Amino acid sequence: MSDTAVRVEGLAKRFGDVQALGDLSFQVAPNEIFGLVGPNGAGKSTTLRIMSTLLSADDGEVSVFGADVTSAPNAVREAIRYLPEEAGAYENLTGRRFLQFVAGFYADDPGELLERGVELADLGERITDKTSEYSKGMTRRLLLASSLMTEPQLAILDEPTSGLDVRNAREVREVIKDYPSPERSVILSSHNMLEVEYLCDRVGLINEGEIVAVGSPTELVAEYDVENLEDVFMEVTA
Ligand SMILES: Nc1ncnc2c1ncn2[C@@H]1O[C@H](COP(=O)(O)OP(=O)(O)OP(=O)(O)O)[C@@H](O)[C@H]1O
Repeated sequence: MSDTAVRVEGLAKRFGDVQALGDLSFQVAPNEIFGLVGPNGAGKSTTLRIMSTLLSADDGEVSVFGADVTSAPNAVREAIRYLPEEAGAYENLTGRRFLQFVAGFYADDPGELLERGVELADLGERITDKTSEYSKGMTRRLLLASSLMTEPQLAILDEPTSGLDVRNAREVREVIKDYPSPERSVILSSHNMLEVEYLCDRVGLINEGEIVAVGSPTELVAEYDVENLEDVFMEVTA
């Protein structure tokens, strides 16, 4: 078992004229929820997509539980589940069939995974409705359940509560909060500083493609001698 869940070292990525990431480094420990926080366009999704093997880096190294994204992408894919910022479910399937469909990729007998997914989604009787009839929040909960039911070593969640109402966001946060274990970690991005303070053991503040501050919310607030994480954000992205 690797003692580092994620290691990002000197990561760089350019899209045409835009240097999205430049020399970005941080680490995530097992049993940790790590938050990537930063302004629009700072490079959060680009980092998460490289970590998910969906995008290649121009330079630098990323490994997930010891597996390198470039030389061992299949090992990384086995270790992770990635919930993109804008994701949808197959609209002609019911929520339950969708979970069964995903579970089928991960187990010969997907029954146990499916029941775990149904429990995590917590959609009650609506789980048997077609996903085309779901609200945005219901779809998000279904997708989060489909990501976590297979118990990946690393759950990569891009803005997991984006667009959710207060109750749904709160319930999704509880599911995420319960997820880490000595063999499991979470990395997420969020624009909600209260959420990040509540959920994350450590936070990396990213600005213009570089990590500009890293630490626990308490450490960062003390280091910058401010009231809360939002103040830290304002200081380091000024
Ligand atoms: N496929 C792409 N083609 C061109 N430019 C891209 C592409 N993906 C990202 N970028 C650019 O890279 C930079 C970082 O984008 P990224 O989506 O990683 O930011 P972000 O921190 O996730 O932003 P947000 O908070 O708005 O979701 C931005 O300038 C963006 O326009």
